Amino acid sequence: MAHFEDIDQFRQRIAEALPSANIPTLLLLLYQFTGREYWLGPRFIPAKSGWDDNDSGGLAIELQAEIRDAALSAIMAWRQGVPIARADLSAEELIRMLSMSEAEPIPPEYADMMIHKLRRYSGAVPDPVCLPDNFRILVIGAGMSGIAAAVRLRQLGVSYIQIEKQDRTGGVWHSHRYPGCGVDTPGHLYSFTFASGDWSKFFPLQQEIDEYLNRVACDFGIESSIRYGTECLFSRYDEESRTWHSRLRLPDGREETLVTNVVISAVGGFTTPKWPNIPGLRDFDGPLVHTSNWDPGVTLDGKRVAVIGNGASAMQIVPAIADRVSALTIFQRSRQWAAPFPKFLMSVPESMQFLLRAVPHYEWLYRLRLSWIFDTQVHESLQKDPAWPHPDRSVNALNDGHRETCTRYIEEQLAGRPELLAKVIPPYPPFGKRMLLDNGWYRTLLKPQVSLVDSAAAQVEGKSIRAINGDSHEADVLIVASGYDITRFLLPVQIFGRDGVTVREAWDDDDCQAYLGSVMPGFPNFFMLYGPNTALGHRGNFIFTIESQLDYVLSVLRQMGEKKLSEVECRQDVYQHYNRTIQEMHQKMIWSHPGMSTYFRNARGRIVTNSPWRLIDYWNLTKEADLSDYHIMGNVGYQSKASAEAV
Ligand SMILES: Cc1cc2nc3c(=O)[nH]c(=O)nc-3n(C[C@H](O)[C@H](O)[C@H](O)COP(=O)(O)OP(=O)(O)OC[C@H]3O[C@@H](n4cnc5c(N)ncnc54)[C@H](O)[C@@H]3O)c2cc1C
Repeated sequence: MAHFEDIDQFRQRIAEALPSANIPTLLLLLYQFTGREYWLGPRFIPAKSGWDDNDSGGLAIELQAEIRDAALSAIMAWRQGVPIARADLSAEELIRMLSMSEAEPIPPEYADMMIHKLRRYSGAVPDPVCLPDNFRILVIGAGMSGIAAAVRLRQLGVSYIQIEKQDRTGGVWHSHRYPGCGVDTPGHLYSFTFASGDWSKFFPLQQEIDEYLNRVACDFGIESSIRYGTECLFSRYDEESRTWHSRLRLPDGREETLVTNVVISAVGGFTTPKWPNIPGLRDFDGPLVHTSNWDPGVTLDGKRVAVIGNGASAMQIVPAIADRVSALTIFQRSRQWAAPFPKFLMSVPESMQFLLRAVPHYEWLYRLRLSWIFDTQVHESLQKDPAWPHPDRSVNALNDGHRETCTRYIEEQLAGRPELLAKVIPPYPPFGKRMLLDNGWYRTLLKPQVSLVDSAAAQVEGKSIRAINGDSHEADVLIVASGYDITRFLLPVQIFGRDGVTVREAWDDDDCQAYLGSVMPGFPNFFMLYGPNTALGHRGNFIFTIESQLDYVLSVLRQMGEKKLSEVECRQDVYQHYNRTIQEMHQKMIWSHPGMSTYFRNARGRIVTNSPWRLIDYWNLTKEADLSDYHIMGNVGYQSKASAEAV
């Protein structure tokens, strides 16, 4: 009897969820659960996805109702033990399914990647890595990258030591506390393939992500061994013993040298704030706060607040505080594109959270769609078309279409305010800078207490901020939302490679390069997560990059174990060829289009942050390391025992 009650309850909760479920995902689920081709037939082909996840699929109401009814029956049958008709989806099926769901042909080359991700999602762990007992690895950092690294190493039985200078996991999601702080990648994509996030919002906010990361660290058994409050001051490679000697500052201020065979840097890229060079800024007569180091004690209610910057963090903070302050002035140096995504501020209904949890197949298929829409679909519109006649406004016909859609959207949002519209539409092509999502930004600009100064701040005197165009505004609180120094990779730690050369010297300060964003010559047995040219500048999802890089690092370690190697060092010619190739690719892409200043380039104009690859390319390049890309050395170092010595 109790069993039937359970089933009834389950049916009711699923029935409650289905009206807000994503119709194209339900069609995929119906095919998988029933095996009926009918659900992939022409009748149900949705309208092509635009910017968002296309919940209704653009299908007629009656068709949507038919799909929901059938989905309820199929899910209930599954819940009551009917086997899934297509439990192991073949490559051909996956391509056919996604092509139908996206109403566009998906290239067959994506199939392997999808199968790989599906397996991971279903709990598969990478092949074992067998290293000698005394082989040690240091992981620096316990943000998203460090957590993923530790989880994988632990699953594979590899010994490692993880340090973190903060007092908790989470990295930027623990340290960043400004109002409105959150993701601009959908949460159901911005979670590890091996650990779903039970998100309460489609675009979760900082605290929820911080909690998710801590939960993952606890659930996967890596949290208790993290050495918190421990900072790596520098790491030096000892060529004789083929080991890294890392100088650590401990929580009590003492220092210690830790010797390991390998160092994996997971120090992140969004840690060092970039302060604008504005005379008088530091002498502002009132609270002055950078978004990266938010002061929760700062009072905003009823105050006149000025914000310097209109990038990703300004776009989050401005709508979050606008109704609390008496006046809000934004100084914008350059304009930003922000695309619509109606779910940005929406909560995930409780019933939908239940569906995602209770029917993991639905969650995975939804994620698969998001990945295509958010990561892959955009890549084509980033390629410069040399024959395109309007390079002043876009780089190709598709990109021009994005410009039209975004412009129309902004015009609708700012209807009746032509003076504001004139300040807002960017002259450069969409995606020329990282595309932001509209989280209420445009509607906030309409509020009477909000002013947008279409000019950079030039001078601060007392409480007054003067812009280059001569506009001057008084403020009680000044918020600096000018971003981070992200072109200088590995800033938080000093790394000395062969002959005592530091990475800063090897890169001549900010000319950062790496092979696959992960390794470099002169720095054997040293791996970077989120290194140069790995960021997905279009929209993209950081987790994809990190998990791909980890597959690569694990593959190197696996081969080190198999071949009994004590040292692997990326070859100079491989490194140079790779970096030449990606810069050539960038020259054909929107990032090198004139007329935009972006944080993608270093001081000499080289694009150092962004990846030019499609996800499938990067996945193919990183899924298995080719040791012929390396100078390798035999097993001498295996005798050098990893040790920690306190001084
Ligand atoms: C506000 C904000 C929003 C973002 N939104 C998105 C998004 O929507 N989508 C997306 O894909 N990406 C986003 N990002 C990018 C984001 O940085 C990554 O998604 C990710 O969280 C970075 O993880 P990480 O572990 O590499 O780095 P971090 O989170 O920076 O973690 C690095 C850790 O290393 C520690 N550390 C550093 N140096 C040392 C040292 N010397 N010794 C010991 N410990 C050290 C730090 O304390 C930190 O905990 C966002 C970033 C920010 C700041």
